[in-house]
Amino acid sequence: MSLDITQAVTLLDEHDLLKTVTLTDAHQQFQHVDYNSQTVQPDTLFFCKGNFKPAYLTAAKKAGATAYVSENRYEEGQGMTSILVTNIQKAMSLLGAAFYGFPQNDLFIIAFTGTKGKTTSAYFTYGIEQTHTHDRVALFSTIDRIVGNAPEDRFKSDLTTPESLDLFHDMRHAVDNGMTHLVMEVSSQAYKKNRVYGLKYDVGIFLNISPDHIGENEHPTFADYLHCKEQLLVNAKTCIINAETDHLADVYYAAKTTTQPENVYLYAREGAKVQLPLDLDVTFKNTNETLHQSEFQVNAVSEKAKQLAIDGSYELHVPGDFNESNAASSIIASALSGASYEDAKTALTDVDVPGRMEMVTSKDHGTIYIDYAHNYGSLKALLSFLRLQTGAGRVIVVIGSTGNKGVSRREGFGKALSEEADVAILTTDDPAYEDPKKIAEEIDAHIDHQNVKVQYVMDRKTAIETAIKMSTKDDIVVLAGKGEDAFQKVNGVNTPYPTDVTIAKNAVEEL
Ligand SMILES: CC(=O)N[C@H]1[C@@H](OP(=O)(O)OP(=O)(O)OC[C@H]2O[C@@H](n3ccc(=O)[nH]c3=O)[C@H](O)[C@@H]2O)O[C@H](CO)[C@@H](O)[C@@H]1O[C@H](C)C(=O)N[C@@H](C)C(=O)N[C@H](CCC(=O)O)C(=O)O
Ligand SMILES: Nc1ncnc2c1ncn2[C@@H]1O[C@H](COP(=O)(O)OP(=O)(O)OP(=O)(O)O)[C@@H](O)[C@H]1O
Repeated sequence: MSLDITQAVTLLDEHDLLKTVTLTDAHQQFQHVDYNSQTVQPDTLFFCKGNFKPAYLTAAKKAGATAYVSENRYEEGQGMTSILVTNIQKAMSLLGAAFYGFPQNDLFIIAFTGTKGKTTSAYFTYGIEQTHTHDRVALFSTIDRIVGNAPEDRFKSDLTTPESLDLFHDMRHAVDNGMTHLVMEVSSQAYKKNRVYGLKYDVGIFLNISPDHIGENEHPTFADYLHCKEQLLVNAKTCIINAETDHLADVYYAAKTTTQPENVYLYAREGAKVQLPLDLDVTFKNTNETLHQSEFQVNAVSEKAKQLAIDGSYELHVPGDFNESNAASSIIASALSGASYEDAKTALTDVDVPGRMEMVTSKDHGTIYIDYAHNYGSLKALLSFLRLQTGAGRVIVVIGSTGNKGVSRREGFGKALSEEADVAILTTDDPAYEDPKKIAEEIDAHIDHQNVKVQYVMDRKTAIETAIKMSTKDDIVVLAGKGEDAFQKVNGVNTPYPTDVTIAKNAVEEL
């Protein structure tokens, strides 16, 4: 891969991003692009972005960077080509795509956004596309990034949506590995930080929106959060929208700014209340639901949806009524890429999602669910589903809340627990620089003690063991918030943690 200076400058100019260029060599050719001085190699085009310190440029130059792109000129860049731009994040995304040879042009891209369900729907779709494409599909998710079928092509993600240079690097890798399709999650931060600037999707899916990720380092307001999420639809050739979402009018009109209505698909549960007088394209309804699986029926209503040939019954072994909605979006999205009803039906029956509705059973105690629910909306959806299924038993929840971020979640947890739980065991979940006991007290302040018995067990492993031991056969034990997370973030350090699933399995064995 390479990029020459003329191509770089022309591209930036075409996008109105260029301020000035000071060249050291009119025929400069870059063999690498990088935004981290610690990994710079000779002939690198270096990007100065974010909380940048001039010393990083000194280090980059020393390591062999020959040019830098920045919003500001730096003395430390003397002797290097400088490309000054109006927006460094946009410039980096454009030049990243160019450096890696626009790999997006060789991929059918299905992209999900939403407050809840992105990872789950992405895994469902990935499963369907594996069947449809015979394993020529990549996945960029919060959990894993998969760029091929060899073990080394599968790694843990750092961000839901990678930084632009990493994104295009991994896309290139996927294309070179023979991948033809990509399923990806797009976070609102990715738009806020222009990590996906210039990227178009073949299919963009909007799942839902509720207040989240609003705070100092994320979005200043809900309006900003919604605006960023809507950009996915603005950049999609075909849009799929969950018609049950809040703010449907805003979302639908955002899609229509760049997409004709005939390329917008609306889906909802049969009989659901839809906020706008819009015709639905696809409906779904549950036909049989248990704690372990659900069966549901999908019906194409509009003429264009009928062309997709997705009508029929489906089975999911990832329980939760919200997962039927997630699956409906995946079925429509993959059908638009050419997948058949059989592809979707077969894949959905087998698919599972790490840390989402994972189940551990015990002989004489309650069934244990490990789930990543970590805000009011997801905890409420999870607990109300389980509550409906429990019958006589209790809902016992082990939960903490993260430190130094998502502070409003604490009130939400208190509310959801009051509405749906019988016992809450408050514990530790990524406390960062805060005292986990104080966080637990904040959750507790919003719990209705008439409805919920509360215990504090700050060691998460002991909390899980306590919950399992106290449960009887009819009870359900919910380990919320961490999914398959193998770390506790404490005082800036990722402290290894055996995972909720492992602790639960060991606890059951020792009963
Ligand atoms: C607020 C925010 O979005 N920050 C992201 C951003 O940070 P930044 O650009 O300020 O970079 P920085 O790490 O402060 O460092 C500044 C620059 O100096 C460079 N550097 C640094 C040290 C050095 O020795 N040499 C050097 O060159 C760094 O490589 C960087 O380019 O770019 C970094 C990658 O380049 C990200 O890791 C970082 O994400 C932070 C840590 C993060 O976790 N963000 C969360 C909020 C996020 O984006 N989450 C969403 C999911 C949530 C959602 O659903 O919305 C996600 O997509 O994951
Ligand atoms: N459609 C949905 N509506 C409400 N809650 C959901 C939905 N789908 C999943 N959930 C709940 O939210 C949790 C997180 O789901 P998932 O990881 O798929 O969402 P996400 O959008 O990727 O979340 P995040 O942005 O927090 O990583 C699940 O464990 C489940 O409890």
